[in-house]
Amino acid sequence: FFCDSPLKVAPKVVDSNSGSRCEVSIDDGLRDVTYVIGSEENDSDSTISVRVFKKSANEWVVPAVLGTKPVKSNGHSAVPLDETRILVIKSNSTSDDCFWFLEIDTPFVRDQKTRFRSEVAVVAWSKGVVGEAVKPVVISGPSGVGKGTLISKLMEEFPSTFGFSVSHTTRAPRNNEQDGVHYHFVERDAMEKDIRDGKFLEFASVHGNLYGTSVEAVEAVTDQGKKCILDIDVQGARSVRRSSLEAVFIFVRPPSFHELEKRLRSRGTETEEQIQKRLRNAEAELQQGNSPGLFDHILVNDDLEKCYQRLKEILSLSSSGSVVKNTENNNVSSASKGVDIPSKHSVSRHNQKVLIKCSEGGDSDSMLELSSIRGGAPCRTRGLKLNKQSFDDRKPVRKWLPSFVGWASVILEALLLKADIVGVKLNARERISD
Ligand SMILES: Nc1ncnc2c1ncn2[C@@H]1O[C@H](COP(=O)(O)OP(=O)(O)OP(=O)(O)O)[C@@H](O)[C@H]1O
Ligand SMILES: Nc1nc2c(ncn2[C@@H]2O[C@H](COP(=O)(O)O)[C@@H](O)[C@H]2O)c(=O)[nH]1
Repeated sequence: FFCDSPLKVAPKVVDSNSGSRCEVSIDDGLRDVTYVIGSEENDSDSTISVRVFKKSANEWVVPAVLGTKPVKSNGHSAVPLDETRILVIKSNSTSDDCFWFLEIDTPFVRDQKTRFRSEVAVVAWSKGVVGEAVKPVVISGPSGVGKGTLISKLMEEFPSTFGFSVSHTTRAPRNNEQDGVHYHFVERDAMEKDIRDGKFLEFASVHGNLYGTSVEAVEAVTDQGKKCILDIDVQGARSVRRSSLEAVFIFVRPPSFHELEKRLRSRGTETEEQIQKRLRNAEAELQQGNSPGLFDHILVNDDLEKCYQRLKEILSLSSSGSVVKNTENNNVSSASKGVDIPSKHSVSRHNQKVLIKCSEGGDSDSMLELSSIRGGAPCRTRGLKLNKQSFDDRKPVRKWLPSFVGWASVILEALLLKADIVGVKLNARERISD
């Protein structure tokens, strides 16, 4: 059981404990609470638990824990980054499952607190990913405008570039639709529970049914290094815009309302009543498509081929299939390399850097750089940079260099102190003579 008081003293080493029973306690000096991250002895849960101890009230609180929770590993350590989140490092876990952020006071957590009674503590997990990600693409527009048709063409031409975010819905499947491919067809109760547990990036009631994008639907595609495409309504696009996920937003318009109605009817998938409902909603959606700051691009789907070419231009795709201008640094492959923290390690934070020191001989130390992190709960926290340094690989000069630098700074500080004292004395003498 280890304790650290980050806001009273500079954050220092918070040790990890080996074995499946591991607890790390983070004491928040400001908020009168201690976060205990890890399992209790008889805890049968497979994920890392979180408990909160309220010091002044001398009581334990079980918080509402949102987001995808990390599965327990053979020990973990934790270090607070600031007043908003705690970095948790799992040892002996797979490389893409090592760094987790427990958010305690981020905008997402504060937003979610309003959904719960005020006295309930709320925390949220966000998985940390080394490397940048490609931005997902949100495609929105009224029902029947041709979003699905455009997306199918894109997926067919560029199968290794794009991945589709499979939404959840409570509507019944159409004849040609497959569960898990077109949608995850679910019961309303189950979907509402998952929404309460913070598993959805966005959700909305559309044409009388519940539709939603789970965090995993988007992040699993992004983890593969693919651009994730979301086909969602305008309410959903608005929610994603407000979320921590950075995306490109495209709104598709029909050439006319008459043409929209024609397409919806010719598709032949809805009853007359449903068509009328979709057309009524289309009027509102077409107006909202012009909302300032919501969509980055507007596409008119008149001639399908022309519209598709324009979509490819927006996404910087050449006709040969390669990305013409890839402004995003896609280091996804590096995310899965070189992370293997042993159970015996310690972590310490220095500004935006976290030093992970491995006590076992032969294990390399790592420096985790957090200055470029982005995203956060309910999504992944991306942009982590990891540098590994093996002690064994060091050249002899680099072994004694740190101690030399250490001694040099001690001597320098002593000299400065002396100079300071002399300066004070001189100052005093000057003032006396004045
Ligand atoms: N440019 C176009 N010209 C003529 N027909 C089109 C065009 N684009 C799509 N369509 C047709 O319009 C119908 C509706 O298209 P689609 O299913 O792709 O719409 P959608 O926007 O995905 O609808 P929903 O939001 O209800 O899923 C389909 O039958 C499709 O073949
Ligand atoms: N907000 C969300 N809207 C979604 C999602 N998945 C689909 N949709 C939108 O619903 C309508 C109707 O779709 P249909 O398949 O029943 O024709 C359409 O506009 C989709 O864009 C979602 O996850 N969230």
